[in-house]
Amino acid sequence: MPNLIILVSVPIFVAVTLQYLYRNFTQDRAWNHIPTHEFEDGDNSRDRYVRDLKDLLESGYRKYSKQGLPFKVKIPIGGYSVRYRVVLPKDHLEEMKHLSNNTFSWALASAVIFAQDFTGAPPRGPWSGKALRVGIHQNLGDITKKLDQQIDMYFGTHLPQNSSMIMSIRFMDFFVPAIANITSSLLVDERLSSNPEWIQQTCDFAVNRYKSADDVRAYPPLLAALVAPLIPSVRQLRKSRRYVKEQMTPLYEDMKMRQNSGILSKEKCRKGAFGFEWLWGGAPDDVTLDDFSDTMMRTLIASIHTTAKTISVALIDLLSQPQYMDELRREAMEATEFDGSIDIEKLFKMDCFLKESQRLTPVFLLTMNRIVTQSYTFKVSGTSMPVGTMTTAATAAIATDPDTFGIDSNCFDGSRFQRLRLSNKAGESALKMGMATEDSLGFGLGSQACPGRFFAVNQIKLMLAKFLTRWELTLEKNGQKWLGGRPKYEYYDFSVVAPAEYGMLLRRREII
Ligand code: HEM
Repeated sequence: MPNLIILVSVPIFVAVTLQYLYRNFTQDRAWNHIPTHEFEDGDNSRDRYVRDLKDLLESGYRKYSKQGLPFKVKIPIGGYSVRYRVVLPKDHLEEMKHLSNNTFSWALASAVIFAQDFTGAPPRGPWSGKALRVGIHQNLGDITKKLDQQIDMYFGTHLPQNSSMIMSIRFMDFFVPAIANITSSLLVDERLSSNPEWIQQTCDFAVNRYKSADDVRAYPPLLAALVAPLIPSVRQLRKSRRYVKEQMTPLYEDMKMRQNSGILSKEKCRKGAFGFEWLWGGAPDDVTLDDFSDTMMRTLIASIHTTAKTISVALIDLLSQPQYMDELRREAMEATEFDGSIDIEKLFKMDCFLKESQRLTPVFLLTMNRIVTQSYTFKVSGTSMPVGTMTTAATAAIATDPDTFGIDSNCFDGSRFQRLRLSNKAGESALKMGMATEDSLGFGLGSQACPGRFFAVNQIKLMLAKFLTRWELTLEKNGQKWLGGRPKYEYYDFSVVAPAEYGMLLRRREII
């Protein structure tokens, strides 16, 4: 019997290995016309790539993209089913930004990046982005008011309320549950948003989507399919997906019943008070429960860590550079109404500060990830993209281009966007935090840009304004006062590492 097993498994192993080597060989040839960019000192190890991708992309951008040429970088970390990322110059992004999922597929890119076929994470569907974008756009005023109230409630019960109390928080430990709570209260109904288990699950699956993808990608794709069901983070993610489906069932059935009996119109849903209504308003008539609950899970996953990292970095940027504190605090106080709510339109300087913070430390070094599903030749350069190419935009490198931002483009200047906006009245709205332009790709660009970006930006501004007006804040690292200036943020592959060791000490201010 053991001999039989060996007799069968050895040829299979050899055939699979040969097929793998052949695929790599042909793949390499298909992309020969696109130059490969590597670390110039010859150290192109996995570790180097994981740690220094930011520098690699910046040097590649300056060497190739500035000449209008795409370049490719190898993905030496395990388990990616594609071997290269092809980084497109700005004019190529402009050309592809509205091309459909049928040519440059964001759904497929997401499946590859998050190893979805193995982890069982919910897929990125075709209708959800537009449904969410329309819902947020139509209801932004009400959303902002509700965010303001929910933040007050959360801060009122989780932060010190009199000046004799001081409290130390770690940013990610505080913001992940806070944002899960506040975001849930706008996206799902009261029954779910007030359920502690829902909140706990929401925080967990947001972390687990990233962790399970990392865990699975430790294996080559062929092996990953076998190993995935045994990996704890994958099992947990699949369990969470079933949990979300169970919890979304009553909402789904109620909406379906009301739609079928003619009481509920799509139009009314789009103007509803909750995210699940906006999603329903943009969903196809025959949307399934699985699709609907996956969409909600994906929306929550997309919103929590991105927002938590962005506000954590902004607070570190601010508290480590106290020269900006007085003017931002003064502005936030002037924007505070008698009832404690914040007039977000008055937070011009804060907007500019956040824009600079995101410019230098975007959550993702690369955005606009797509997989080419029909071969495409760029009109702008004549460069062809074979089927299977993973294209992307060098978000961080573009944002530090000296030709756009000046010789100090790599330095933090909290007033940079104030000057840019004041000196360019006609184009100033394109420079606001949340606006997606080819120089500001932190939220992507074009029809697939983040649909939740104004929700995120308003939530961050409201939280910051309340922190500044109500508490004295001292930056800490590992629980000790931090006086080391603005730290260098780390990236893992293309994502910013959550600055988990940083936090702040809060003491309630006497006078508001
Ligand atoms: C500062 C916080 C955030 C950042 C930096 C961010 C960034 C991004 C980026 C770069 C994309 C991909 C765009 C592309 O494909 O080119 C994206 C997609 C998306 N974002 Fe955001 N986002 C944030 C907050 C939010 C929030 C608060 C929501 C929901 C309320 C949200 C919902 C989504 C959804 C649904 C997608 C589509 C992809 C998917 O389904 O996974 N995002 N976001």
